[in-house]
Amino acid sequence: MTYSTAVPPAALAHDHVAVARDVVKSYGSGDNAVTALRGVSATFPRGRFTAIMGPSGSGKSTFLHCMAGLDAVSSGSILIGDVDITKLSRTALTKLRRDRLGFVFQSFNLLPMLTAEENIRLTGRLGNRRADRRWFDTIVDALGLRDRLGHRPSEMSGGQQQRVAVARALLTRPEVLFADEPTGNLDSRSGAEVLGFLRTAVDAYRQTVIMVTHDPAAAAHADRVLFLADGMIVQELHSPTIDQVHAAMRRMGG
Ligand SMILES: Nc1ncnc2c1ncn2[C@@H]1O[C@H](COP(=O)(O)OP(=O)(O)OP(=O)(O)O)[C@@H](O)[C@H]1O
Repeated sequence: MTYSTAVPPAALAHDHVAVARDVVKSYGSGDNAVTALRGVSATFPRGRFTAIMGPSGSGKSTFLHCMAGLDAVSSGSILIGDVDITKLSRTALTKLRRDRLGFVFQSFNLLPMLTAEENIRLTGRLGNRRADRRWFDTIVDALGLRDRLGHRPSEMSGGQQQRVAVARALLTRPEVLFADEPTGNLDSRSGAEVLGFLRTAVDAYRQTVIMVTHDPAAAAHADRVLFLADGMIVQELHSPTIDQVHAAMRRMGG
């Protein structure tokens, strides 16, 4: 059985901050071709937290990377707001990613020579925009980073480093925050802290979050979970519990 979330005919920029339409992604060609996504359609409402789950190799990271403009689709379209990013030049796509999207990865990707504060401000500076001091303070305090601002990554725990990465991603108030296994390198307590903050960002600041995870407990922080299997969305859960996510994963052999 294939499943796809209903995609409205128009972009619906007011309701959906991101839309995937019939996204196909193949790697390689000829006998070596691998089709990672086989016609994925999904809508991502503004101010909601969506988790993407599925067995290993089901296409989760490929889907996230295509949605975030980090990887090109083979066919189909991806809207961020009302812009079809599959039609943008490389330069325009880089600018859109910098100005409108935020990223958090499993490996924290902080610059080792810079302090936490310098790492957080990096995106704003690269974008040549003056980050709003009050927003910076709000994020730093909400993430409990105030007394870590002068520390370098090597002087911080993994959880603290990931909180710095989340702060950096949120500083430009991105339309969508993409998170690829953000708790994959963290112990469960630090992971829960990061997830709790992502949840707060959604509830308090109307942040839109799209997160790939293997962890049912992480997915249960989301408003809904999309399940991929063999490059297709096969199920969707709303207000998921950990048990429901476990059960869905068991059914698809993940
Ligand atoms: N750069 C690439 N070149 C060739 N094949 C790739 C590439 N990236 C991914 N694939 C293939 O595409 C399919 C989907 O991979 P993807 O990494 O998106 O899955 P995933 O669900 O994120 O897996 P995992 O949970 O193991 O990280 C797999 O068959 C994978 O081998």
